[in-house]
Amino acid sequence: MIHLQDIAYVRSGAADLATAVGFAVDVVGLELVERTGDRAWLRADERHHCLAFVEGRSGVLSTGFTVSDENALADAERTLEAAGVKVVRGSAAGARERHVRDYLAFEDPFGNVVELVTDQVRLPRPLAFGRPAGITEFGHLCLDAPDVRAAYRFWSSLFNTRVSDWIGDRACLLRIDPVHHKLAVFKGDRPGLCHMNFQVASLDDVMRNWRFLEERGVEIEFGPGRHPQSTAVFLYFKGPEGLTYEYSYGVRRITDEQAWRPRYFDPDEPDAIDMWRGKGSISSQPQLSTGLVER
Ligand SMILES: CC(C)c1ccc(C(=O)O)c(O)c1O
Ligand SMILES: [Fe+2]
Repeated sequence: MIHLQDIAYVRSGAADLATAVGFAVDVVGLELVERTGDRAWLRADERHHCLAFVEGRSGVLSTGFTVSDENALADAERTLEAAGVKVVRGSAAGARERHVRDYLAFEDPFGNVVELVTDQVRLPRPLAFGRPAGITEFGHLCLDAPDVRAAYRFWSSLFNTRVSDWIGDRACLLRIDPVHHKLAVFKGDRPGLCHMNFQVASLDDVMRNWRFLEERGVEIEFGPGRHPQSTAVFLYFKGPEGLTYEYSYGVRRITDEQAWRPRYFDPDEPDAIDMWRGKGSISSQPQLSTGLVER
């Protein structure tokens, strides 16, 4: 069993790096940690970065999760290979670039590129947010898969993820710690990143951010609304490079592991995804097919 400790980052291709970075800082409110000619790293919390842009084609390159140490990484490699999953070990240069000690990469059954990392660098200095959006942390990431039940089987048989709730066969919300979900899988035609989530400090932050985005003509995809699963108040909006961001406030924590029973919500019910019965659709950023070649 591979024990995921936490989510680490999203790596995204950016055809227009300056615009992608400008939006992430000035609109989303992230801190720009480092910028080179063709790359940028942004953070929302103590993690060195939760979002990296690499100049090139638009699309998600990979998502990263932390494991505890080199033994856990070696175990993960063996477990994945025994399950018939091809694994590529990261190079020293790739690890430096990711600001981790070591890593490996693999594809889930649908072609989502996932990286397991050890020792993601922490930056203890105070955050210098791009704007006061109220961000407290990188909350979760959501992958696309054409078969959500098969994705669940993959994530729950090889990894320590536990399902918190289902939205029919359309979405599965998985936890790796008491937070209701850190990984979600959403039904989509092809692999990709459905969205990345940032927790904000208050309901007021969600609503102020909504006004801020509307005034600037940012495309709101869904919300403000309230998810019945995590009970969080949410807002999804579209950024450059096809990347969907979500702000949310008030995510449920599951503190009694033994007592929790996953619930099943019918996606055709009007309040299955939004208790306030809003309508919206979340569009994804397609997975760039790299053949597990480092970028
Ligand atoms: C619609 C998506 C997959 C979704 C559903 C529920 C929650 C939540 O309960 O917080 C999310 O964050 C989602 O992104
Ligand atoms: Fe979400």
